[in-house]
Amino acid sequence: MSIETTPSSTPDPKWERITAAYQTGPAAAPAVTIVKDRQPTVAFEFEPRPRPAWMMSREELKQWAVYARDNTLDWTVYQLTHSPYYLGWSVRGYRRLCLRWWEARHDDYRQQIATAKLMLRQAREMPRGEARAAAESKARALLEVRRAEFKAHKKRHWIRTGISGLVVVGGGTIAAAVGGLWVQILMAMAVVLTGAWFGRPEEAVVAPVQAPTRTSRLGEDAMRRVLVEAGVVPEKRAGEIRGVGIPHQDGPGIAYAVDLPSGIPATVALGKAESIASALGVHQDWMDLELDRSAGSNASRLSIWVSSEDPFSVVRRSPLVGHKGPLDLWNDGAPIVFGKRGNTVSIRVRDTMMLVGGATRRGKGMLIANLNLGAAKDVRVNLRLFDGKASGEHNAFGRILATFVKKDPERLALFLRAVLEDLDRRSDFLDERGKAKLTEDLIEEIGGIELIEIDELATYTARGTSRFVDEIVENLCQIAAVGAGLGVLLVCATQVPEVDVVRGRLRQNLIARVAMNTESPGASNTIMGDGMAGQGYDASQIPLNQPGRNWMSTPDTGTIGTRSFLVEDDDKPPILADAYELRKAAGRLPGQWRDPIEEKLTAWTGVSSAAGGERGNGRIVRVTLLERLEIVARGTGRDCATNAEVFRALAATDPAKYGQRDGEAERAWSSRAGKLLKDELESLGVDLEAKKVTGPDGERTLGYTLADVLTARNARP
Ligand SMILES: Nc1ncnc2c1ncn2[C@@H]1O[C@H](COP(=O)(O)OP(=O)(O)OP(=O)(O)O)[C@@H](O)[C@H]1O
Repeated sequence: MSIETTPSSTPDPKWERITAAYQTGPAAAPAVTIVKDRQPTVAFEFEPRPRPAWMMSREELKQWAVYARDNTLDWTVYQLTHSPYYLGWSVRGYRRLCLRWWEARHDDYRQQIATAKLMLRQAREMPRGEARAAAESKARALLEVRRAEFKAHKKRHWIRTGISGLVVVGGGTIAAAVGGLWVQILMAMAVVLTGAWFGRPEEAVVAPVQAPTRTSRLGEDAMRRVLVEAGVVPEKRAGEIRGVGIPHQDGPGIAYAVDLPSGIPATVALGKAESIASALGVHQDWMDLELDRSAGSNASRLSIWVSSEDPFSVVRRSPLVGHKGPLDLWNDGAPIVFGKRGNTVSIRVRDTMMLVGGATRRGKGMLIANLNLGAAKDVRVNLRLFDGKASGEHNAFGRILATFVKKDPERLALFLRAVLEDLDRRSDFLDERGKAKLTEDLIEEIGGIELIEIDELATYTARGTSRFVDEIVENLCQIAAVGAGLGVLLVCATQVPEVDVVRGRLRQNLIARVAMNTESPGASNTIMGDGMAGQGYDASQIPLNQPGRNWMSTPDTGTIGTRSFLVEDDDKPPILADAYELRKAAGRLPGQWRDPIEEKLTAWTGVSSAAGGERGNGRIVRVTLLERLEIVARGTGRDCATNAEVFRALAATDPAKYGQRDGEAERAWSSRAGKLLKDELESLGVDLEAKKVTGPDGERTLGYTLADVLTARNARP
């Protein structure tokens, strides 16, 4: 296609005529127009616009007005007939407001004062000396500060209460006195409604109706067939099976209940779960059979739940993501896993000792992270973590951990020694109060609940890994045996579920078990207990593509299939920041309270492992022999230490070498330890001689002065 254009040099008479008028002015040329003859305007005819669907006709409008009037009347009658409820709510509302006022008055000052008092009591229990005086005066000062703060807070609270009370009562009285009857009625209604608003029920008053479902494969007829095929009910009695209620949606599956014929208990069906699953055409994991324990139930009522897909194929986020505020792990537990029906299963930190096992990368760390996030939010829990893998996965928790140590069997051995000593203190504490075991009201006074976690037990308990193995195993067994009643709990995780790592005596006392996927049914049994794989609880059958899925057995839940919640690395910081603030406000961060266990560790080793040590990552820097001598000499408060004091300190850190042996007399031990110390100093090339120093009772005896120790330290390259 081509377009013809007029060459620019060719004159165009029409254009020339138009431009001539502008070149010479309007007077020089006649007026021109490009439209020759103006056409008359065409008048378009529109179709009448249809009325939009939202616009009501007169009739509809009238009908709507009638409905609105009737509905308003119904609503008013309903509200009037229910006003006794609202009065009840109102009373409850004002009671709640009073309680809130009372709580705001105390805030958490009472707890802080209790902690300061505890510090004072603990300081008084220390041996006499400067350290005790310092600790006592620090605790007393803290107590006074807390009391003064509480007093000031109460004063502020009273002032606020007074001002708001004056405004409300004064304003109300003036309005009631000046206004007429209507004002008084409106005010009375406002008073009742305000109370009713704060006293409204917390849960839906009416339970949601069970929604029937058309996709249900369950029903009375289906259940008759299934129970006969599975051999639970003889064919001739199938007609006696009765459905209870209707099949309804419950989480990702459908639930139904049936009454078995008389004389056949529901437990018979529980024993034939596999055959029932097969008759229903689903995997056993997709089905849940239970004895119906609801009100009005009986021993023959079987509750059945079936899903049309694997309920653990979904990944669920932890409910702690986005959660604000404290948790109560003693009563409610920490939400760490979900069950088949998508229900949250919480683990109470009360008297549970737990063993978590499974092959590598199967989700043990994730389960522990869930537990730790929950525990972080209960300020009464002292979380102590020994990470045998020495990975960075627990670093985010560092600043709230009362103890955090990576891959250090010697420190774990010392730590367990300190815990055993603390168990004695705890049991004396309960003895004095005539209690057999720890109760909730005594948690704060006793110093909190100890939650000790050992992630990768094999690092510490497998034979030949360190010279501390036997001691660690023995002490773990003792803690597992007696700790629960004293508020000292153990959680041990292992990739190697072998008897060599989890000794029988230890396993017996770790009563809660969680088995992630294992390599063999034998390994599964090492965690869950002998014969459990044969009963269907075989962790080696857990699909590999479902990390975090496990068999869990606790006294609260029985043995159930669960999967841990997912917490991504980015989810942790906000939860931990919230936990940090909660602990800070309650004075329960590492360093804010007197921790008898860390205190002992620091005295024995010279370094603290609270909040992961100096670097906060669980790598605890070791202290040399001279540094240890310096710590002992400073610790006496006399700038020197007697031989007996030095040997005792060394025996605490290295009992195998410096400890007093069974049957060894004091004098023999002292001379052996003295020789060992001399040899060790010589082998290090340190020039340090024992000389006469002042003992704790003012006597002159052999020992080391702080000045000599410092000179020897400084002389070293
Ligand atoms: N409940 C879960 N939902 C989804 N993914 C999970 C779940 N649990 C664990 N995972 C994923 O599985 C992988 C392994 O998890 P984790 O590190 O907890 O295993 P582990 O058993 O502690 O491993 P290791 O023994 O090597 O320490 C991670 O990538 C994690 O994201």
